[in-house]
Amino acid sequence: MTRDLGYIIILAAGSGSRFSTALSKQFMELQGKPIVVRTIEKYLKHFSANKIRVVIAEKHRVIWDKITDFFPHLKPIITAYGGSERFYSVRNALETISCSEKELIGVHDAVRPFVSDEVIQRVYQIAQAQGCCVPIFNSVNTLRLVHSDGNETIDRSSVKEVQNPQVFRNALLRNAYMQPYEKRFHDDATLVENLGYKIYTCNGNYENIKITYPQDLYLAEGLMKWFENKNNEISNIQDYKAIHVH
Ligand SMILES: C[C@](O)(CO)[C@H](O)COP(=O)(O)O
Repeated sequence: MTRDLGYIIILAAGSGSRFSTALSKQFMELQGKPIVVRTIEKYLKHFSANKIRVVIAEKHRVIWDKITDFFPHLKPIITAYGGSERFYSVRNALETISCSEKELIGVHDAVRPFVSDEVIQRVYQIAQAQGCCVPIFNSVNTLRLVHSDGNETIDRSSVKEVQNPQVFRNALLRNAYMQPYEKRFHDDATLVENLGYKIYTCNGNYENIKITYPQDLYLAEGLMKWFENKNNEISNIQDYKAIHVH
């Protein structure tokens, strides 16, 4: 494992109003493993367990305890309880972290299990230099701005989709979360920007989707297969080289 890049808060307290299943989407399985576990395991490659916080809903305590019985390597991870909005969940998690002002803290939705190792490293590296960083990705769709009296096409190259992790210096993130809650605060960058700070960005990865609707589970299963094939291709090339290239 590489040295800790900082801290990471993984938000797994959502009730999934857009998913409409009895079991919240972050606990549903992807090839036999809960989505939240897959997301945490991405971070365990870069962080020790004591630098990871997982925010769960209080009513999901039993589910979480069952998960950690099944995956004991997650037991050392400290949990915080979620609030009524994402904003309050992050705030609660920040209360469980005590570190220097300059230390980096990232925030990641549990339902984004496909973030790449490169993106995690890149975002933390840029945040180390600039104070914050957020991964973004080009839209593949043409975009239209809708207003009260009509709508118009906008230049899609100037509009980006925002992904996770969103990483900030501890002091900056804490200041941002001292602000009173506003409904338009959908992510951490919006809060930091509201304080007047510039948000630094870098390229995210296309597969880093947010599993939001039931159909996304099928997309996620497909992506798992895509990764398997990709890895098989790489090991086939390595086997080929080992045999044929001298
Ligand atoms: C943080 C986020 O994933 C960036 O795209 C997004 O804003 C989260 O939105 P949600 O409505 O809380 O799922």
